[in-house]
Amino acid sequence: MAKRVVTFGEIMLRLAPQGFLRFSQADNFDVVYGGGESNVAVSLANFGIPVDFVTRLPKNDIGECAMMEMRKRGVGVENIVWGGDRLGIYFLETGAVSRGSKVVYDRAHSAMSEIKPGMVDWEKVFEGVEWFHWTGITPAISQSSADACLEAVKVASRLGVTISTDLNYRAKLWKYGGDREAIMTELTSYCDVILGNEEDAEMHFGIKPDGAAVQTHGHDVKAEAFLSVCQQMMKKFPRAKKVITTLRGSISASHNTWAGVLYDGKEMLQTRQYQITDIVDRVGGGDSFMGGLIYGLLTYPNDDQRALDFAVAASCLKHTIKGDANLVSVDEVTKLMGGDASGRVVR
Ligand SMILES: O=C(O)C(=O)C[C@H](O)[C@H](O)CO
Repeated sequence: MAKRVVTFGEIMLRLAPQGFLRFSQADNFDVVYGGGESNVAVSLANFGIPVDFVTRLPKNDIGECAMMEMRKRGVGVENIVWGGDRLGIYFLETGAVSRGSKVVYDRAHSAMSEIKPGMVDWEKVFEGVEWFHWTGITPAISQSSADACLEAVKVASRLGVTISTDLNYRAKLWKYGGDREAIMTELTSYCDVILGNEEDAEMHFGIKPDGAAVQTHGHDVKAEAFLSVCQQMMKKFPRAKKVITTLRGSISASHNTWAGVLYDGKEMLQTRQYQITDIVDRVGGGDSFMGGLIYGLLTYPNDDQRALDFAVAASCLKHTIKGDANLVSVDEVTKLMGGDASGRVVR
């Protein structure tokens, strides 16, 4: 039977001034839908993995549009719960050259931020499901959505579902006064697979690279520094079997280096480093990595290196695509992994 995945979080309307206009110059916005966990669901659907997205949407035309966007991408929407007043919005100003992008959230009192434990029938949702994915964004939006997320991981854990998280620290969220470290520690303790970078580890758990581990040994310094973060994470979260990060070097708004590392408690796997120039849209880069990683770990269960290589290549392609979600196929990712980055016309 095909391996089924569930992701849980908030999908938002994304409103962005056209091209590289500043907010103050815009007299109209490009409209797409996005959110960390819905982006992962779309990636997986494109890779042919059966996937459901669970969220709470307002029963109005805009909520319906968000649902239809997921349905159009082949994501299951049957377990979405309906209620509340509004769909969250985020405004995105796309940076250029040395000017970074900016996000302004407008999501207070969204339907998803008012979700509560008991609103989703998690026993039913997890029937026949192999993998559950949540991110650090969901517990950041309200205490009740943090509680709903905890309810979900507890049921998933009891039913033997593999659980992953992207720690996704968002400095502009966590406004409701919840104890971030306590909440994230409890939720992450249920996870088998943890994706996060050094900022996530420090901001959520106070974990910093250990100076002694920052030896180069001929490797990339960032990867070495991350090893000590992984070791501390695994000590704190004994259930975790893999800790992963992307190694992103932001050279300018349109030029990144991009690679990934995966630590399994014994070995640190590393990918090649890609140069991504002429970035079309970098939002959702981490989500596309996560989608590729879940696909890879499900498809190549005995080959973590291949899973990691797939994740990095998938997220490189995301940077060429406008919008939050990674609209690429397994064939396209495999072609890039095989070294074909020519961008030639296929006729
Ligand atoms: O920042 C958030 O909360 C979002 O979910 C918006 C984007 O989709 C997300 O940041 C991409 O990872």
